Order: sequence, then C-alpha cells, then structure tokens
Amino acid sequence: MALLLPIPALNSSSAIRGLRVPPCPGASFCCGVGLGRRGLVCWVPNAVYTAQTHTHTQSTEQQWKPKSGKREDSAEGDAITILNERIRREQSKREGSGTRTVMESEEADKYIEMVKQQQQRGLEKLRGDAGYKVDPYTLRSGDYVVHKKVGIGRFVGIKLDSASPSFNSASKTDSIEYVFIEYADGMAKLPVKQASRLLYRYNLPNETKRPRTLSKLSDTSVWEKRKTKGKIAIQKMVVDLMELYLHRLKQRRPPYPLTPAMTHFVSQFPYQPTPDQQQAFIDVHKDLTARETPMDRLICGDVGFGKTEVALRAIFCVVSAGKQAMVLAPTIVLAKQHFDVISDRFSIYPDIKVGLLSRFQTKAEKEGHLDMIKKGQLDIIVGTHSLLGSRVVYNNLGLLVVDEEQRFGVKQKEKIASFKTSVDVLTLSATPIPRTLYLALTGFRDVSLISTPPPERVPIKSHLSAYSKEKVLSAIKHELDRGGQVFYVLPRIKGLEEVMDFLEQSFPNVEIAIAHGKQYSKQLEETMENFAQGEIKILICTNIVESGLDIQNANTIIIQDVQQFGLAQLYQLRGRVGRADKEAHAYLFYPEKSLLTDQALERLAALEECCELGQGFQLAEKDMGIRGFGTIFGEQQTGDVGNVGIDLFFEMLFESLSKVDEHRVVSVPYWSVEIDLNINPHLPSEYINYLENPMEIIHEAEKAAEKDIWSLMHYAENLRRQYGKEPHSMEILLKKLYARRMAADLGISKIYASGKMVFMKTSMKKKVFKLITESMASDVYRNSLVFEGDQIKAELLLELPREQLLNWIFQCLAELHASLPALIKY
Ligand SMILES: Nc1ncnc2c1ncn2[C@@H]1O[C@H](COP(=O)(O)OP(=O)(O)OP(=O)(O)O)[C@@H](O)[C@H]1O
Repeated sequence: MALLLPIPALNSSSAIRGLRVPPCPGASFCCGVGLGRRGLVCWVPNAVYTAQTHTHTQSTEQQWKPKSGKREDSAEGDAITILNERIRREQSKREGSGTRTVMESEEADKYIEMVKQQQQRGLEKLRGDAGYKVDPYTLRSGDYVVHKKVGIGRFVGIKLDSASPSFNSASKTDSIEYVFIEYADGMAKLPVKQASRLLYRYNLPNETKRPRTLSKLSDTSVWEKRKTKGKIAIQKMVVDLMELYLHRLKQRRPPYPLTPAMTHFVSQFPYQPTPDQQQAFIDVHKDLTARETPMDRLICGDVGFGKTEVALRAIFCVVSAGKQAMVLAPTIVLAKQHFDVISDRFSIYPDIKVGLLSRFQTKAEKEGHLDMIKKGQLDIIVGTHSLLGSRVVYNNLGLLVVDEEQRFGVKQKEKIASFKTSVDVLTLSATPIPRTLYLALTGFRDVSLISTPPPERVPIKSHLSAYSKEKVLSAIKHELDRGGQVFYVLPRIKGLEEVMDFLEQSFPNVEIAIAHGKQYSKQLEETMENFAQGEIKILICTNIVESGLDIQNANTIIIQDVQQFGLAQLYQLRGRVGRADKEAHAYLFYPEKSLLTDQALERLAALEECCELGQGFQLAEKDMGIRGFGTIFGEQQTGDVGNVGIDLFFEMLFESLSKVDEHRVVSVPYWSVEIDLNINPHLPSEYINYLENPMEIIHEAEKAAEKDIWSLMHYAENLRRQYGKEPHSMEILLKKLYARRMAADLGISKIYASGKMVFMKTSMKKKVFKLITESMASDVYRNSLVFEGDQIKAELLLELPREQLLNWIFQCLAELHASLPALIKY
C-alpha cells in the first residue's frame, strides 16, 4: 500500500519525513474531468469515477514502479515532456543564432530608446518613398493584389463607373474611376483613391508559386488567420533582430585614434569624391573614431559608384592603429581584384602587409599565410569565405569588410553575423536587398547610401533582342574597333567552347580566352590577369565575372540566354561595363520570345526599364518580387511571407519595428508568484525511499524553478533519466513548479480560482495579451481567455477539482509561454 506524504509548501523539507495520511490513489492518479452521461466524471487509469463517487478512495492497480535509466513509454507524450521539448527547440534556435542576451530592464530601456531614435533617423532618410502600397495605375490585368481587410484578389482593371452614394454624395450620374478586383465569390470595386491607400501587390517569394485560391468577400476569416500568422512570424523576427542589435550595442571597444596619417592616405585618392562618397567617408570615420560600440554599417551604392574607397579608408584607419583587417569577397576573381587594388593603394606604406588567401595557392603557400595571419605579420587579409573557416586564426582582428554579403550562403552569413558582436563590420552592396536596406534604415544597422555616380559616367545602353550571330559580331566589332574589350557571358560552362570556336573563326587575329569557376586555379588567375592587362580582348565566361570586377577598358558585355539569369545578377553583370567615361553597351540575347515564360519576360522588361544610372535599388525591389526571395530570406520567412505577400509583409514588418517597445513583457520574481490552489501533493513513501536524497532532490527542484525554465526543464529530464517516470503526485508537484516559473516569465504575479473562474493577475499590457493569444496554437485556451483591468480571466465550463484545475492552468500557461519568442523580454 502506498503511503502518501503531504508537502504543504513545497519548500518545507521537514514535511517529507513527518506526516503520514491514509492512501488516496484516486487523487494521485486522477488525470481528467469532464461531463458524462452520469454527470461529472473523473478519469484515473483503469477507473472512472462519477461526481457522486468522486472521493478518491477507491484503490487502483496502477501504481508507480521504480524504473531507472529508461523513461516509461507513457511519458513520451505527457504534458511536461511536450513542454520540455518545446523549450529545448526554442533554446537551440537561440543558441544557433548566438543572440541571447540577458539585460536589466533599465539598461534595456536605454537601448530601446536608442533603437527608436535610430528608426526615426531611418524614417527621415526614407522620406517620400516609404510604404509598400501599390499605385493602381501600375497594375496589369491579372495581377494579384492584397487588400488589407479582404485578402487576395485579382486585379481586373480600372474603369469609370457611376459613383456609389456611400463614396460620393454627388448625383448618381457622376462617374468616377474604380479599381475592379475579382475575388473567389464575386467582383469588388474600389475608388482609385481608396485603392491606392489599401492595396498591395501580392508578390510571392517563389516565382512558380501562385496563390491557389482567391479570398472570399463574404468570409474574411481565412484571410484574418493568414494575416495573424504573418504578424506573429514578423514579430518573432523583430525580436530576434532586436536581440542581436542589443547584443552588439553592449559590446565595447576603444574608439580608434585620429591620426595625421589618415590625412595623407586620403590625399592619395586620385578623384574628387562625389558628395555621397564624402558623406560615407564621414559616417564610417565617425563610427570608428567617435563610437565605442563596433560598427555595423552597410554602404549601398550602385555598381561602379565608388564604394571601394570607403572600405579602403576604413581599413587604413584600423590597420594604422595596429589591428588587422579582413576583406571578404564572394568570388576568388573579385578577391584577387580587391587584393590588387589594396596592394596598389597601400604600396606607399611598406609597413602595411597585404595578403591574399586563395585556392590558387599551393598548400605550403597557404600554410605560410595562415601562420603570418596568426602571428600578426599580415595586416590586411583578402580572400573568399575560406577566411571564415576555423583554420584562420587572427592575431588582432579589428575590421571585417564584406563585399556583396547576400552572395554568401546561410552558414557563412551566420558566421559573418557572429563577427559583428566583436569587430567592426563594413558591408558593401550594389544590390541592396530590400530587407537589408530596410533594416538598415529602421534601426538595426547603419547605412550610407551612395546614390550619385562619379562625374562623367554615361548610362549603359541596353539592347534586348533575340539572339542573332550578326548582331553579336557587329557588337564585338564595334568595341574592338575603338580599342576596347568585350565580356561574353553564358549561364553555363557547357557552351563556352562553342562560342569560342565561333568567335575564333570570326576574329582570327584577336586574343580570346575562356574563364569559369571550374578551371585550374592558375589558369583562371592568368586569364583574368591577362584580361585586366588588356592582352585578352574577348573574355568568354560564366557569371564568375558577376560582381565587382572593375576593368575600365571593357565596355561591351554580351549576355547569351539572358532568361536564365536572375534580374539582380543581370544588373550586376551589366555593371561590369561602363565603369569609366566611355559609352558602354550591354547586349542581352534570348533564344526566341516564344520560349520565354511570362515571368522571364517581365524580368527582362524590368531590366530594360532600369537603364538609368543608379537604378539598382529599384531593380532589386522588383527582382525580389519576381524571384529569388528564398535566397534572401531564410526558409522559414519565405513560408511566412507566402501568407500575405512580400509588400504587405514589409509593411507589417515596418509597423512591428516602429512598435518595438509595445511588445515587451516584464517578468516578475519567481518567489513573488502566488498560486492559490491549495494543492499539496503527497509523494508515495516508496518513491521517497527510492530517491537517493529526497530532500536534496526537492530542494533542487525549487532552485531550478527559481532560476529559469531551462534549468527546470533540465531538472525534470534528469530526474526522469535517473529514477524513471515520476509517480503522479510528483508530477503534480513538478507541474506546480512549472506553472509558477511560467507565470513569473509572463509577468503573472497571482493565480487563483473562484467557482468556474480562474484569475491571473498580471502587469502585462493588453496589446501584449492580444499578441500572445493571437499566436496561441490552441483555440480552446485562446477562446476562454479575456483580459480585464490587470487580470487575465478564464471561465471554465464547470468548476474543476483542484488537480484538474492545476492541469488546466499548467496547459494554459504553457500555451501562453510558447508566445514568449515573439515578445521582448525585459
Ligand atoms: N569620385 C570618383 N570619381 C571618379 N572615379 C571614381 C570615383 N570614385 C571611384 N572611382 C572609380 O570608379 C571605379 C568604380 O569604383 P569602385 O570599384 O569603387 O565601385 P564599386 O561601387 O565598388 O562597384 P562594384 O559594386 O561594381 O564593386 C573605380 O575604377 C574607381 O577608381
């Protein structure tokens, strides 16, 4: 027979040895209550009690049996296990992103204020072009649009129609322009003026994915759900970013000294800087010499607008103070070019050593370089992602320059992010992915925009047409005749040789070469070098030349099978020419119009539209709408965006960013949480005897719960690992600890029940409560909770016995707690 021991206050260890009361197996095993045909019923394993018999005195076969090592199967699905699994998942996600910061709320207040100020500055920069709503006149029939309140519809057209009295008090004969939108169950019309305030384009991350269903005018509940899902996902993203940002702000390094050497370095720049360049120089200089937190600045400038000099000056500032700088390029070709430019610019400073780490090097050369980096004998290290590997050990790294960050893989981006908390980071981008730009402008990253070209730059002439040999030959001839060089780009390695044969026949006396990423390193290096020197006149290549390559004498680029490139990629490729004051040409050839999909055509038309200098930004926006969203965002976000479309996603992201301080939950101390349920579980003596040191074990449970949910989870898992699944009364005890811990995390200071009502006194704001309930997975709990005054209230169907009430509270708190990742927790 099991002897039950009361543990009245959980922290009173003397109680364990003291009182003995009669067995009550029903109470220990009671695990549910509900309404049956015979009235209130309560379940225990192998038995059902009715309300009349619900006295918990019947005996039951089911009892706890000591079992070490393995958990009982039934434990797999129990509430504590499920909760623990969720906590573990959440934690590992956070550890992966390396962003968890614990911060005093006062300190957090200060930082949140900084974020807000920064956002304000960002907003000022955005000025006129803020907002993602669509101008209805730019829509084409068949385009998908999103109305914030109704959902996804298909744009039909704009037509004059008689004004409906509700929109216009004028007489019925007056006509105004309406936007007509088709929904699943009918057609809607919206005055154009109103439409431009309410409509967004429904672009999706993935071009092949089209909305399967249109929303219903008569039932917007499905749309509301999608919107809520999107909102929660965004909120989580904002919290993650916020944490990363706060983490960075917490880092400290002494500002770099102002030195006369810098003036000398600056004087070596052969050009008159453009005003935007000048501003970028000032911004970076301030970041480095006037701030104590590491820089995280993005330099956004169209292709060839002179971003490199900004990086060079930052490098000089850091290196002349005795620190190392690393320059990370997406391709080896570009790394080599950076190396050349840097070596050239720093050649008058013999003490500053520049090194290139590349796969072109022999093993011994590489080892030599790694050694020099470690010993601090190299001041500037240039290379590709291999610089991020664990084999590269820096002596005294101060600055990381990242060129075209979006071209790095997810893992590499994570590595780059991890640098941000310890060193200054300067990122250069010619295709500002809107998210980067957006966040930069709204508070999480600083940005300098270079939106004016160097003087005398001439826009590149784009010629889009079906492929023809004659056109290819005449384009090349034109360029060669004026002493220039030509890039000939194909999407695949296969086919390069064929083009080579054709061109060699047509231009027998011209030096032509092939370049692609799979070539032997030495060969590729030599080819690029010879092309840069002007010895090779025509370079037939893959998109290995895509970014950053700066060869001023190459002013014609021919791109074959243009439909196979991404828009941003094409823009980059086209930017390889026109980098001096000569007029440059880009010939974009597609095989045959009929072979192109609508999407491909749309993309090409966009490229043709963006022929003016400095239109890279608009293009990047368009490109994102059309394709490749997944490469910019993570998998998860790509899915989330699908709910509402990109434009509304951004709008919601922006809203969420600007309300960053409204979604804060302030936890309360663990010991201050009162749970007035009068539940004092009794541990069976068998179990007590089985535990090695019961008092210590109970004490540890309390300590773990007091610390945090993660410790409590560990505790519970260890307990089960060591002693098997606990008896029911121990489970109740654990649930009480969990409930108290979760309540503390949620800022709930008191939980009590009265009849069918459960009350949770809390300091959280109504907005936070709303967000939490919106993100709850279970309708049952969501629908039963209301927020009134300073309390969360729930009305149950019936008054529950105490243990079932605890179970209900445990589950409800677990649901609420699952929303914490979407909240700022200070
Ligand atoms: N103010 C200026 N006046 C004239 N030429 C300049 C100026 N600034 C830079 N340049 C030259 O313009 C060319 C392009 O500059 P740079 O390579 O810095 O461009 P970028 O913005 O880095 O381009 P990409 O995005 O393609 O890498 C270089 O040859 C550079 O020397």
